[in-house]
Amino acid sequence: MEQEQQQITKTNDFPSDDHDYLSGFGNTYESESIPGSLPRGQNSPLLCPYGLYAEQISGTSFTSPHKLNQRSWLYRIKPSVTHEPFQARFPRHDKLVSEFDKSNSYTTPTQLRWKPKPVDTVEESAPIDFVEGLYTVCGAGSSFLRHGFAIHMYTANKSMDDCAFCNADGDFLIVPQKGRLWITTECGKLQVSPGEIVVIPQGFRFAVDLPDGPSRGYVSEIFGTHFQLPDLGPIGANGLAAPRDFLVPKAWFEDGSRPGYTVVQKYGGELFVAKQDFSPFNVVAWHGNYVPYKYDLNKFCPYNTVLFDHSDPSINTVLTAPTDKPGVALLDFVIFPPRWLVAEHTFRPPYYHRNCMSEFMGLIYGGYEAKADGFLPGGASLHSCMTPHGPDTKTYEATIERGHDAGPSKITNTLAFMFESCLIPRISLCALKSPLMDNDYYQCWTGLKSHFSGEGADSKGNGV
Ligand SMILES: O=C(O)Cc1cc(O)ccc1O
Ligand SMILES: [Fe+2]
Repeated sequence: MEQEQQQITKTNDFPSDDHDYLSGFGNTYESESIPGSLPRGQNSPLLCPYGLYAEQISGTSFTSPHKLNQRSWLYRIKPSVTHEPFQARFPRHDKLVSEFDKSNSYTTPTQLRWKPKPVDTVEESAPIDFVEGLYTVCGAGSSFLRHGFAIHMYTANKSMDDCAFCNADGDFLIVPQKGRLWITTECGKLQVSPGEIVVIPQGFRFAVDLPDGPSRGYVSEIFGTHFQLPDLGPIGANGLAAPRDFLVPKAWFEDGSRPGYTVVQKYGGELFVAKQDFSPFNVVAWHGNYVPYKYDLNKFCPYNTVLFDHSDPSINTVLTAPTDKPGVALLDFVIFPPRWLVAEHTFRPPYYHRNCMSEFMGLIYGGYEAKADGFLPGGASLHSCMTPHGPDTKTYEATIERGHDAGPSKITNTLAFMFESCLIPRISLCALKSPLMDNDYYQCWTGLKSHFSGEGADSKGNGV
């Protein structure tokens, strides 16, 4: 059997052009790195082309309705099961949570904000890779009960060597903020730059290389469901994130012996390791609709106010992970992209509000329209269920100063985002005790003055 042997060493063969990927959202895709390696007419032939093993990965129960069902068939050199038993990883990674309760996390309605974690200086004694550098900030629910979410952040300065990561708990939506990610998956390779996002569904094995060195970013993890495009309602058939802009890797594999290769499996928030003597990236061909994918946020087509008032942020939803209740998200991924502001006689920044949903925010670059200071790229904020928040004093005053009928203005050089959930997050110990916690955050609002004049009311406050 003839087979093109691929180089095992790390090379820059990470796709740099959109055409190097398959495109579309929720399609049934197929890809073969050797012509004829994908079985035709059936999934599980007695003998697969080139002597490959057939293996299915299910992202939904076998019996999920057709429109929700997700699974892929991978044709690989050796099946994933060919490994030594899983062992608890030592030393323990004690900064990951997948079942939020009083033993591992805390609750507070206070507005929270974190400064960015420095990444340029190696602050840890040893270099750390993506898995080591991942830490949970907040979340709710349980990976075991298949309902909930976790928000993590990462800082890392080293590529993953001879190891792959597999998250058995949920899907990762990764938002790199600093440094590109070269991600090898079982379906192929993805290059993800800041300004792009990548979704790695539950169970896929992947390895992260850091071609730019020190890197930082955000991760949301959802348990028990998958991301989908939001319904567009009256917007119509087009707008926001277009399905054709989602990019899926093409099949890529490595063959040969890899003694001492490790698969690190996150299972119930704990890490387990299993040794094997070959690379898990040995899938020569695959087909299915359960796949990793990436999306460039610059391709998002925003819709917004064209006459007056400030739209709710849901207008900028890129992806949503639903609950069983219509319109109630386990996790919405929303962005605040560059756009024209044209509203007349309107307070244009975000309004003051209290939300029954909880809002975690991050900033990829630039400044955020509601905060003149303190919310920095790589930093984060959390405004939980019914916690009041809104523009800081400087933003409010500058907006009023600018006047009512400011002409069109463009918000440029900015990319903020929000993970919004109907579940009420608990805060991890490491996030709550972090030296990066901005303890003065509340002061950004304390300067807001009363502008009330009282004219037009009687002494009891009744309108006259
Ligand atoms: O709180 C935030 O900054 C996010 C947000 C932005 C907006 O434009 C409207 C509501 C909202 O929660
Ligand atoms: Fe908000």
